[in-house]
Amino acid sequence: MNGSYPDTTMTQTTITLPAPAKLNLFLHINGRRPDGYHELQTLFQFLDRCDTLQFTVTEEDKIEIAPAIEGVDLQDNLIYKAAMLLKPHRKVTKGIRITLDKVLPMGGGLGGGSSDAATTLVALNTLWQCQQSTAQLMRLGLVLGADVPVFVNGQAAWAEGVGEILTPAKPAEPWYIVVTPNCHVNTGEIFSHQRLTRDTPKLKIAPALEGDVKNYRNDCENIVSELYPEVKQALEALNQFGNSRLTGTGACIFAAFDTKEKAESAFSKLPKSIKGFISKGLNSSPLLC
Ligand SMILES: C[C@@](CO)(OP(=O)(O)O)[C@H](O)COP(=O)(O)OP(=O)(O)OC[C@H]1O[C@@H](n2ccc(N)nc2=O)[C@H](O)[C@@H]1O
Ligand SMILES: Nc1ncnc2c1ncn2[C@@H]1O[C@H](COP(=O)(O)OP(=O)(O)O)[C@@H](O)[C@H]1O
Repeated sequence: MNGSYPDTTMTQTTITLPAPAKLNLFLHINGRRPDGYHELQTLFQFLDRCDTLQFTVTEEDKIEIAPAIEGVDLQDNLIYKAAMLLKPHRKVTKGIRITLDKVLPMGGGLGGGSSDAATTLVALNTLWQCQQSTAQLMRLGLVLGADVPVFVNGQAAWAEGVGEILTPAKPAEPWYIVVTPNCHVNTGEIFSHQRLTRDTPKLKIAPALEGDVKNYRNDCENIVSELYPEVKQALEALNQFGNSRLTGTGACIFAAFDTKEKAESAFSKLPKSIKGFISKGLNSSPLLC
């Protein structure tokens, strides 16, 4: 099937699905709402780097997740939260066993937790026969985090509001070096920082979709590199080879290259202390097949 979720039959009891990373190709903060959340404009694109989740329907009415994520209680695991959100919509009284192969760094601005949650919503919608539309799953997902709807929808998107008003976009699909500094950035800490730039004028959609993303920036970058020296160092190192930028609230940074070979060549010249990976930008999520 092209452009839709995997076709699973009623008799199928196990499915394995990817949960891709995302990049914010730019991130502008336009203001703060009375509830404290920030109005932003951003361009989301997926990467071919993914966590993998295997879902097996069980007779026992229980949600099991293995392995546990270090430092995250089961009740706080976004996979568990997604399953609990969908449970009232089940048409079958079955449980689920979920096996997680975690590849994406946590708190890195790559949206791994949100993506795991979105993949869980999509998988359980089928396996538990919840009959929710994509729009309904996106609305449910927003309760879990501002980034979940874009992962459920599976298309690169220009996002506004708090990140939930989505317009499909087709930016170029280059190869990226993604550097993964060894630190977790707390999204709430960055958004509540006194000196965060919150007054970037709103862009009209058209220039942002058609223009070169190099013309735009990430408004969190200065504060994050001030608070996290590892991020500053990584930005400086990668800037020698391309225009490096923070994704989301960090800590990961990225730079785009025309070809895989150019990305690999630049990556090999980075100091050995700089860790990361090379990945392809995708406008269609690997969750869609
Ligand atoms: C800003 C982005 C861009 O992708 O950063 P990353 O998390 O990916 O780095 C995301 O939208 C983040 O989404 P997510 O990580 O799901 O954040 P949430 O759980 O919804 O919010 C965490 C906290 O960040 C603040 N927050 C988040 C989003 C937003 N538009 N305004 C905010 O002020 C709020 O204080 C909130 O309590
Ligand atoms: N399944 C999950 N995978 C990753 N993080 C999770 C998960 N469930 C809960 N979390 C929590 O969500 C936080 C943000 O995770 P993540 O989405 O990876 O980062 P970011 O929002 O910076 O892209 C983590 O630091 C962790 O405490």
